[in-house]
Amino acid sequence: MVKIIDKEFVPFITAEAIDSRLQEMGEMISKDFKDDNPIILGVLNGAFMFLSDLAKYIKIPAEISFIKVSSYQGISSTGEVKDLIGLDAKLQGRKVIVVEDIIDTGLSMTHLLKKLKINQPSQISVVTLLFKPEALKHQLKIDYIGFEIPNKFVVGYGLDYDGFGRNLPAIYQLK
Ligand SMILES: O=P(O)(O)OC[C@H]1O[C@H](OP(=O)(O)OP(=O)(O)O)[C@H](O)[C@@H]1O
Ligand SMILES: Nc1nc2[nH]cnc2c(=O)[nH]1
Repeated sequence: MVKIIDKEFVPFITAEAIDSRLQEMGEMISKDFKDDNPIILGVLNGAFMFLSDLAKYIKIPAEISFIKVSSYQGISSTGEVKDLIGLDAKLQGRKVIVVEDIIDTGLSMTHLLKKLKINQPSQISVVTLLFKPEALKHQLKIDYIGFEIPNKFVVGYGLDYDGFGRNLPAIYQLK
């Protein structure tokens, strides 16, 4: 068990299980994009650890860039997405792979996809480590999912509770 601020979390997905799933996802992405030079776009802050580990299993030439949005406060969504760092890569005519740590209500990804499409990429694919199907409120096509999980708040491996817990090497669920 780990305590972060005032809440207790129990082990949920081990570092070993994450690593072996990332290897599979990296192989799938490398195969699907073998003739392309995609731009991999990580969504900060949460995706920093997932993207850095996943990227090592992607064996094709790819650019890596980041964008930053935020919508969560404590353990729930504010219902509003804030753009905190914008896009520096040129997406026009390029294949873009958006990498998220989690898709919960789908609000952040829906907001992001709308923004990215303005830049006229030739294709956008969505990768997420975690997906909560029961929480989804915005219809989305997700191309690669690491783990489908129940609708419970999780931390670790990039995911935070009020800024803390991101450096845990495994994923924990609210007790
Ligand atoms: O599907 P949704 O309900 O929109 O939730 C998913 C979003 O929530 C988290 O970000 P958060 O706002 O916590 O910012 P962070 O990545 O900086 O932790 C996560 O990284 C996603 O971007
Ligand atoms: N840390 C964390 N951030 C989220 N953002 C959306 N859902 C979650 C969650 O379960 N945990």
